[in-house]
Amino acid sequence: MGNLKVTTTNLTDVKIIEPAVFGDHRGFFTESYSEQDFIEAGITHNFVQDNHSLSVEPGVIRGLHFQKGKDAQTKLIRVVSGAVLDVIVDIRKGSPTYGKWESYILSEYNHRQLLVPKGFAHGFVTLTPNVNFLYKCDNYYNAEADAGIAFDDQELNIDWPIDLTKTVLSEKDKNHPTLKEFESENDFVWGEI
Ligand SMILES: Cc1cn([C@H]2C[C@H](O)[C@@H](COP(=O)(O)OP(=O)(O)O[C@H]3O[C@H](C)C(=O)[C@H](O)[C@H]3O)O2)c(=O)[nH]c1=O
Repeated sequence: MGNLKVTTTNLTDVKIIEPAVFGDHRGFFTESYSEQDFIEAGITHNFVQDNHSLSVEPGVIRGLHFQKGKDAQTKLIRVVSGAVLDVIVDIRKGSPTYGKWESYILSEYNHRQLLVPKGFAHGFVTLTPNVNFLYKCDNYYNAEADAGIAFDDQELNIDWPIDLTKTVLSEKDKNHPTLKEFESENDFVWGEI
């Protein structure tokens, strides 16, 4: 009860959540999600889908993804094995931090969770082998609304802490447009600011 530490960030509505962790000689226990605690902390999203991905090698980049328009998703992210650098880009039209990115280390060790609001492009790079990446979404997957921008978009200039010639990528993630190209090809309203 009331075991959450919630920290705001430089990006509106992006929050870092740290639940209490009870360690003992066996290991640890933590309430990774409690609706009442999250509501008390002002996080009132109705999460409808849990996702889980495993990335077996360090240097895997998944991203930068988002769902368009009414299918935009808020995500509540945590890493239960290994460690990632999680990267989000504000693509909310009119946002004062439009086109700005921030990155956060999420790991099995810091038990940090990241709340990523609708209207952000999201991705991560694995820093260890065997990263189990779990996240809640407040909107269902819709393949038609699934979209992405290039992780190595020169204008975004994201500081990935790895040798980008050695990244492990899906075919899809090798071929995304830059944010500028995407904006010029699409006319849509991003998540609420
Ligand atoms: C996202 C998703 C995917 N799928 C299917 C579609 C493909 O057949 C397969 C792998 O999908 P994808 O390559 O898009 O998985 P990731 O590269 O991990 O994508 C995710 O990566 C970044 C980090 C995100 O934030 C998004 O949630 C999501 O785009 O799972 C589903 O059935 N449901 C889903 O919600």
